[in-house]
Amino acid sequence: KIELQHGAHRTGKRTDADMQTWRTYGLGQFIHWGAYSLLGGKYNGEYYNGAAEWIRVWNKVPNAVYDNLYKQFNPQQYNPTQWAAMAKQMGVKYLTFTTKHHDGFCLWPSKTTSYTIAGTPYKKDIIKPLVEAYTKAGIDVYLYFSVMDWSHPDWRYDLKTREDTIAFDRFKKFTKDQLTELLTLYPETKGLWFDGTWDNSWKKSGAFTDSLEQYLKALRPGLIIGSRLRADDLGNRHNDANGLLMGDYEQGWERKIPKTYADVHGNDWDCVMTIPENGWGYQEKWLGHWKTSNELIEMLAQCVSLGGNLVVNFGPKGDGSFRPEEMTAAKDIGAWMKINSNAIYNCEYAGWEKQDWGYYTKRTGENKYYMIVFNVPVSGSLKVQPPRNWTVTKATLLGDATKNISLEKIDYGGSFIHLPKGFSTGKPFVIELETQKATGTGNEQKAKT
Ligand SMILES: C[C@@H]1N[C@@H](C(=O)NCc2ccccc2)[C@H](O)[C@@H]1O
Repeated sequence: KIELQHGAHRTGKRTDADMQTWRTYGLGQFIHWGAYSLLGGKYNGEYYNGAAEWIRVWNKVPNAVYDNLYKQFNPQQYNPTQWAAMAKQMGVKYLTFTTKHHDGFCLWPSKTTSYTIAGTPYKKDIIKPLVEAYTKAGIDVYLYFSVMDWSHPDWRYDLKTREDTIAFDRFKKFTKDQLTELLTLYPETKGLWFDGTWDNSWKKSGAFTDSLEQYLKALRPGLIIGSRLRADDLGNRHNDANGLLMGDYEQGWERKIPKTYADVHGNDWDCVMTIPENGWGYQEKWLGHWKTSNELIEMLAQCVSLGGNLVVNFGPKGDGSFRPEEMTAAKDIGAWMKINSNAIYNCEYAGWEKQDWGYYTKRTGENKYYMIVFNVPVSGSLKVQPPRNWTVTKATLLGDATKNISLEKIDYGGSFIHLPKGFSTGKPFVIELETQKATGTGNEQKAKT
């Protein structure tokens, strides 16, 4: 064990009520919105392959042009009530929203810089009405905040000279002041989602990241902060030098999903996912493959089956409207959740032997299991193999209880679930399983008689 002043201060999961709620979410929405949304990944008629919110660094947009884009930010179609209604219909339980991305443009009227929404034709605070609309719709709000800030003269990628350190100390104070504003202005928010913390300057600031996290949690008891904020004494991020997670949940799953439960290391975690291959801000032309609604539903099932949440990203246009592909995804996922959300909300890792037909989830605190089925075998029979001494006592198809599926017991408490001939819904479906522990191995009976 390596002695650390600024490593993890907790082993194991957080067990308080706020974190227990976070664990029940299953499905979240990410929204990336900012100055980059005005360009949509295009400049002078040319598209750029990289993520649209990084267009400023593709060196094709002069900094002076990019850094003045905000003077055109005037989203007349911005309607946070409508945004919240779309999210509600989709079935999301939490929202993560970009208050400031790497470019430094603040969507709240910060007093720490002039590069804010107050300096735009729109003028008004974007975040307050959004927090109010989502909170009213019963969706918890988390605030995304990029530490890296390309617009700030004191930002440093590394600390090589004394001047670097003096400048970066000013930058740290600026960062703390901005975060204090966010927690003070938006007290209903539940957590902070940090990004842009991978550079050496931050890795060398372990002590500051530790004191900052403690300061923020003192300011807002119960605040939820993932593993992207901290660095330990030696510059390790996410896990400290002893392999312990620094943060309330593992925040490394960006556009990737753990393969097995072992990959999760007993942590809480969520996966943030783009609908196109890459790109978080509005991109006029989606390059490559966009995930279909069924692919997104399968990612949701995968995440919840391994004890995590899936957060699907939306990139509204500069005018505040959503592109049709994103509205379709929200509608399709919402329609699926309307029938099957019992397999997603309040669910956790089941620990049963995975089968080819799909994923298991388990209802927290109950002996109720769910089969989320994506692949029906040619036999039309789905094998279920609970752990020894457990048997399946009932199987019900969610949403269509009329479809008579039959349960056949096989060896060691296993079962086959036979689907009706020619059964197909053309989309993933869920079977709810009731289970009970076998009373004994049967030897007791022999002894009694
Ligand atoms: C949530 C996303 N994070 C930003 C990003 O730069 N990701 C790329 C990245 C991911 C992991 C380590 C370094 C860099 C993207 O712009 C999005 O905001």
